[in-house]
Amino acid sequence: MALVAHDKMKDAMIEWVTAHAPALAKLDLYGTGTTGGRITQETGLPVTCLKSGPLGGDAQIGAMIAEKRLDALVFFIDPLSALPHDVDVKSLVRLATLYNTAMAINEKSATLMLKALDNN
Ligand SMILES: O=C(CO)COP(=O)(O)O
Repeated sequence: MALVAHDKMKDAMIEWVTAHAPALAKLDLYGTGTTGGRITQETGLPVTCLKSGPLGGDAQIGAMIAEKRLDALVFFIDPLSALPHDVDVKSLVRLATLYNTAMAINEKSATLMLKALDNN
């Protein structure tokens, strides 16, 4: 599973990861640079950190989706800010749609998705 959060959503991501650490610990976790780094530092869960989102980390996750190396993506999108790298979000939504990859964009959908993965 890959984990990505916009800056204003990073605290919410840490909270969500902390609340679901036992289930997440069973998965191979990937994250964009800053998100993944914070998760590892603040929760102790091992995350393979890619480049920071704006520097290509989102594109690396897109490539994983295209190569079918990713089962699920949690992307906490900031709904209240104009996003300078909006195009990266659109690209991931497009690729997740194209390759039928599970993608959650808020806590509730991420929790439902994680429960489904945990039961498999
Ligand atoms: O910008 C992001 C997603 O578009 C997230 O990247 P970071 O985790 O490196 O901040």
